[in-house]
Amino acid sequence: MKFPGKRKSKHYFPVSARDPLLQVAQPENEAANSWIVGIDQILVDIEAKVDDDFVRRYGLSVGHSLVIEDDVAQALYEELMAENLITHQFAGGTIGNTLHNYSVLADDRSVLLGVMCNNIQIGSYAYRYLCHTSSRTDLNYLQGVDGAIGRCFTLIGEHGERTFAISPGMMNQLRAESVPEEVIAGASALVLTSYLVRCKPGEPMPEATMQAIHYAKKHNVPVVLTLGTKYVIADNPQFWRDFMRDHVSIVAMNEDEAFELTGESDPLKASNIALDWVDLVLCTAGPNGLYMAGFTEEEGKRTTRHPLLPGAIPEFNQYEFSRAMRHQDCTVPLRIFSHIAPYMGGPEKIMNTNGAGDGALAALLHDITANNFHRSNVPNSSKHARSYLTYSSLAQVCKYANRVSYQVLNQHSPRLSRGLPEREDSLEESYWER
Ligand SMILES: Nc1ncnc2c1ncn2[C@@H]1O[C@H](COP(=O)(O)OP(=O)(O)O)[C@@H](O)[C@H]1O
Ligand SMILES: Nc1nc2c(ncn2[C@@H]2O[C@H](COP(=O)(O)O)[C@@H](O)[C@H]2O)c(=O)[nH]1
Repeated sequence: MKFPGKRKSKHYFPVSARDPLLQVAQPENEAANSWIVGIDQILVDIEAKVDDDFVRRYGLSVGHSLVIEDDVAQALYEELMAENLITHQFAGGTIGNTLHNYSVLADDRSVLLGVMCNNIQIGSYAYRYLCHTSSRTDLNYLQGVDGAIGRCFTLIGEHGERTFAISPGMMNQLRAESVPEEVIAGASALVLTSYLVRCKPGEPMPEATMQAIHYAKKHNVPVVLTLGTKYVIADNPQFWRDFMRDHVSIVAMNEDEAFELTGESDPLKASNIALDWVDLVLCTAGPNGLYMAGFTEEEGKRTTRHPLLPGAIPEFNQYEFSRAMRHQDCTVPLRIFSHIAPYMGGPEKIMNTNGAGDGALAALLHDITANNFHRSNVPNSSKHARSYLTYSSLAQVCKYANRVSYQVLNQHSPRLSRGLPEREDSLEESYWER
C-alpha cells in the first residue's frame, strides 16, 4: 500500500520509516490486508470522431450511453472502419477504469469481477483489455464465457460532446455463483455502477450484483455506487433513491446525475439530500471542481483552517478538517462538507474528459483502503479510537481526488498510465498554492 500522501508530523503515515517494534508485533502482509473489489461490464472503448448526422442515423442520442443491437453495432463499426474514423481503442468500463486507477495510485491489489472470453486471440478486444489493465488488478476471479466481451463506441461529436453506443456481447452474463464471498468479505469496499442493472430480461448480471451486495452487508463492507450517466438515473429516480437507502454507503456522481437523483441543481444541496440515504458523497462538478459530504462524530469534529465558504449552506466547509465516518458508527452524527476548485485551475488543454470522475473516486477508495491498512497494522493508533471511514480529512480527500482528475484530463485514456509524480505526493500546502 502506497499511502495517498506524506503528512506533517501527526498525520505522517510510516510507510518508508517502519518502526521495527511494530513490524515484530504486526508483520505486514499486504496481500491479506488491503484490497477493493468491483463488478463491471467488461468492455473496451472504441473512440471515434463523428458528425451529428452519424449519431442520428444510428438511432443514438447525443450525450447518452445507449445499448445497441448486434446488427446496428456491426453496421456502425463497418462505417467507422471504412471512413477511418477510429482514433483510439482503450480498455474501458467505468468500474474497470476505477479499479485500474486505484491499483496504479495505491500500487496495490484490486479485484475485478465480470466476464472474460475463454478463448483469447492475440490482438482481439479481450486481449487488449487484459494488456491495458494494471498488473495489480487481480483478474483471477473473472468468469469465462464462450463469446465476446462488450464494446463501447465512444463517439465524439462536432462540439466535443460524448455519445456512448454499447454493443454488449456477453458482458452481462456474470452469474451469482461466480461472485466469491471471501473476496468481498475481506475487501475495503465493493464498487458498483448503476449501469449494472441495465440488462435484458433474464440476463444474470443484476442478480450477481445483488449477491455481491448481500455479501458486503453480511461482512460490513461499504458498498460504493457510481451513477453512470444522468439518463440511467432519470429513467427511474425513485428506484435509485430507494436502492441507495437500502444498499449503498458511498455514492459518486457528477452534478447532472445529482440533479436527476435529487431534483437539486446545486451540487452542495444535492449532496446534502443524498446524505439522507448514504454515509458519504463525492459530487464532481466539471469546471467548478468537486464537493464532498459526509458524517463525523460531533465530539471529534475539527475546524478548518481554510477560509469559510459561502453557499446554499452558509460556511458549509467549517468542519472539513474532520475525518468521515459511517452514520451507523457515530453516536451524535454531524454533517460535514468540503469543496475544492479544479487543481491549478484545470489543465491548459483538456485531452479528454473520459473518466475524470472515475479518477476522483479511485483517489477516495485509496484513502479508505489506506485507513483499513493502517488499522490492521497499527490497531492501537489514536487514529482508530473511533471507527473512521477515511484515513484523511474530507478536505484532504478532496485535494487528492481533484489532483487525480487533473491527471486524467491531461491524458487521452480514462486509465492512468502511471501514478502521481513522487514530488507531489506530499500535496503540501506550499505546493498546492503555487
Ligand atoms: N473543464 C474543466 N476544467 C477544469 N477541471 C475540470 C473540468 N472538467 C472536469 N474537471 C475536473 O475533473 C473532475 C471530474 O469532472 P466531471 O466532468 O465532473 O466528472 P465526470 O467524468 O464524472 O462527469 C472535476 O471535479 C474537476 O476537478
Ligand atoms: N460498465 C459500463 N461502463 C460504461 C457504460 N457506458 C460507458 N461506460 C464507460 O464509462 C467510461 C467513462 O466514464 P465517465 O465517468 O467519464 O462517463 C468509459 O470508459 C466507458 O467505457 C456502460 O453501459 N457500462
